[in-house]
Amino acid sequence: MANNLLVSEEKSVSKSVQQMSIEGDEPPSQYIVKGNSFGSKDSCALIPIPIIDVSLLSSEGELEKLRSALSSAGCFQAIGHGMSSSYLEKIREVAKQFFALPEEEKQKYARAVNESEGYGNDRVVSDKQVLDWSYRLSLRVFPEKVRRLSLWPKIPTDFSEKLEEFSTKVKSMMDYLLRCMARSLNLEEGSFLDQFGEESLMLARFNFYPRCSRPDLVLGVKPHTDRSGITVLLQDKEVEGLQVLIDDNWVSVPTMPVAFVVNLGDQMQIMSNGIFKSIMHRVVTNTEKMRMSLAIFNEPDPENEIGPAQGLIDESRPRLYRNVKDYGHINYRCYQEGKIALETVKIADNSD
Ligand SMILES: O=C(O)CCC(=O)C(=O)O
Ligand SMILES: [Fe+2]
Repeated sequence: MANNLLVSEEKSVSKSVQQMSIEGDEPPSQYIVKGNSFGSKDSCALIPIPIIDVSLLSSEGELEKLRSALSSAGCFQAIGHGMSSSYLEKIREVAKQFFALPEEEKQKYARAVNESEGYGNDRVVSDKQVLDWSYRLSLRVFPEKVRRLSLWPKIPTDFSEKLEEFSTKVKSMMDYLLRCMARSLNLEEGSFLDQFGEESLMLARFNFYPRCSRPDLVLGVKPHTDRSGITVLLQDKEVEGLQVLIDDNWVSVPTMPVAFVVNLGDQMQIMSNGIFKSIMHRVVTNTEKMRMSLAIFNEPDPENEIGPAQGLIDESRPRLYRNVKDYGHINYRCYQEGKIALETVKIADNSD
């Protein structure tokens, strides 16, 4: 990518998305996705998003549904996970209470320049970057020793307690899902989970999408795949926005108040030797209502070398990816350079 400038210094934006939303501004050109129009007409309602009941994953039938969902769509809605809808509502409530605080209070947790943790807008790394119509609060949760508690909101007062408790529950569900994913491919239970290691990472990202006057021109989040192993997403209870790319169709993921959306990320595509698909997704905006979501990402310990599980490599299915360490870093560099991270770790001879 000859024309792509690598910039180490982060750029600042002149006016925040929150401010523009409140004042009903026309989005400035940096936010406009050129050559596209995101009408509801280009989202397909006919392709259903698979639904998996986590409590049934000890049965062969549900396990087969899981394998099929991850190898075709790369995502599913998880029900039967043991967390009640009133509990999930409390988590959404805490997030909304934080975002509803005066800007001055939220700025106490502002993301520092060139860092990824804290409260604020998307990191702007290039002049060519199309900006997302969103603002977020990103916090590292596990391992515990990497937490930066000075960035964890003090208001609402139960924010930290709720985040700690919720992410612990999500972590154990993720670990269970990783074991089930291995079983669904006839592998040893630990084939994926063990690659994450004792010091696996977990990041919580609270996304907030204010109303936008031009949802046809602007995205809440540009199309991307997650760099994670897997992502567990608590969607807004009623406002839709997430769309996933299935068979070249952008499919809206319906809101299901008691379900989590589980997205397969790049690192599980690597570990499954390309059998499971890291799902391309984006978020559209709307003129009527703001939307929130809470995404929890898990990642292997960056010190660990990860790679395709041995049991998934044979003559009919050669190794598709090389072993990698710290994929998060590779992913970030690729993002800056406009490259697709997964392509850079693919073994060239096997590319079809
Ligand atoms: O808000 C959403 O539904 C998705 C957010 C997302 O894709 C992300 O945070 O990586
Ligand atoms: Fe994502």
